[in-house]
Amino acid sequence: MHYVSTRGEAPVLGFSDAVLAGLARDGGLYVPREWPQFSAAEIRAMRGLAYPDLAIRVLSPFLGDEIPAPVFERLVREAYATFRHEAVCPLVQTGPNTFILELFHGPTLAFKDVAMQLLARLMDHVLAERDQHATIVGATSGDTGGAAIDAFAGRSRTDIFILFPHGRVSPVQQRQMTTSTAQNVHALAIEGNFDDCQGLLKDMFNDHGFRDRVALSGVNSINWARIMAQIVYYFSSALSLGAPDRPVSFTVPTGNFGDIFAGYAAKKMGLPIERLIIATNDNDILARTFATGEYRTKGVFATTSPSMDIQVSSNFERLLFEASDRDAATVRRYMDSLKQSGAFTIETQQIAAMRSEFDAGRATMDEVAATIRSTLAGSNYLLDPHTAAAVHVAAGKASGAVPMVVLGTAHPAKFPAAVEAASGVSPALPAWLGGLMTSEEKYTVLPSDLKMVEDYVGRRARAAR
Ligand SMILES: Cc1ncc(COP(=O)(O)O)c(C=O)c1O
Ligand SMILES: N[C@@H](CCOP(=O)(O)O)C(=O)O
Repeated sequence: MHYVSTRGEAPVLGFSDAVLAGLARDGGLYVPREWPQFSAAEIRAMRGLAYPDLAIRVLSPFLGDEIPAPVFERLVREAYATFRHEAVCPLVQTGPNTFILELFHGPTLAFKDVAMQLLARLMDHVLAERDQHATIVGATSGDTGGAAIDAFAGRSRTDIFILFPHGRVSPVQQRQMTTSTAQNVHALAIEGNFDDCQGLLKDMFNDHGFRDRVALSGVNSINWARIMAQIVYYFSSALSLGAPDRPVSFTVPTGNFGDIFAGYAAKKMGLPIERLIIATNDNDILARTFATGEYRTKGVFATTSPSMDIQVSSNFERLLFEASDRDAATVRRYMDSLKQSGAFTIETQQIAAMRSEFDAGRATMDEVAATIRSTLAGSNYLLDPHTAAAVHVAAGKASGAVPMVVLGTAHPAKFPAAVEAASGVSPALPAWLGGLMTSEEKYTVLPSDLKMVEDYVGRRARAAR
């Protein structure tokens, strides 16, 4: 399997190089040159597989022959052994034909663990094979950072630097990033919002001198392996609801568009998905884009679902590439316009193609709170605010006949203040995370300044030449 950049001007890479590259050297994102295909019979034969076995079956075609099958199988089994639910990603029924896919049973209580636990093991394996070291820089609005730190802490071949928006993540999220005692972990509180953090990250990748000097790698969803690993739970949930003989729809709380793009990939691979519904919070750029055809950034609002407080939605670029029939010149034109004027208008045929697969809606903070309350009262189920945004949007889009699966992306205990304010119930952290809120924190506050952040990373990265 080979990987091509959405901007068409970076080298075509094999799987291992794509995993280490993160962002492509032309600023684009890697995608597989073609989508692996499963027939209905092959999908039917996946029924009843345990989650790790399903992951091996679904993901193997993406690897080509670069990682020996027994090694990959071991890495997958180790990754999902860190989850505290036997099913790894269980499906819970909350209404006659509505379900929550619980993706928060990993070490940091958010869906990011599903991909990050596998990615860390894959990277470690590739680096060990090549006897190399890497510097990982990641940007987070709260959950990716904690998941990455958990997955990479103590690994000898990587140093990890996580940029989070100072004062804009929940206390639990912050402590998951700032209480690690591992020598290779560095938490940086950036004076700005998530888009500033992600902008700095992309600027570091596009500064080729710096990138090569520190052997820069990325673990955000710009890294293809993140999206790849997330494809599996679309298969696991659809299979348990009757796929491939029965279609399923998904509603996905969306920020950087990675999670829902994994659903799109699952559909391209043959999974019968009826609708993919994008749910945003008040930062509704994607909902507005689907309504108007124009992608236009405006300021980021701080909400009760902080991980979705995003305006520049990285993985949307992957969808633009697909919707333009993989025309990299069109993607480059859109991205240039975004850089210059903060907006671009999607061609009529392309937005029509997107609308044929996706739908979009938004939930205000009041709607999120009301949904947390009503779901607790009606289904005795306590939602986190991100999942609640999606439950609200799904309620307006469900068709009745087709099962609707909402992706449950975080445990409510990560956002106790918002959940308690909405419902009166204060969700407790699981006992195994009990020491988190009293452990000592260690982090550095930096301005949103490329040179200062590069200096900080460059001085501490062991891979720096
Ligand atoms: C809890 C939670 N829900 C939803 C999202 C949105 O996911 P994505 O960025 O893949 O669209 C995020 C972060 O991105 C998150 O942390
Ligand atoms: N919501 C995310 C934002 C970054 O996500 P990624 O999926 O692009 O890595 C977070 O929690 O950090």
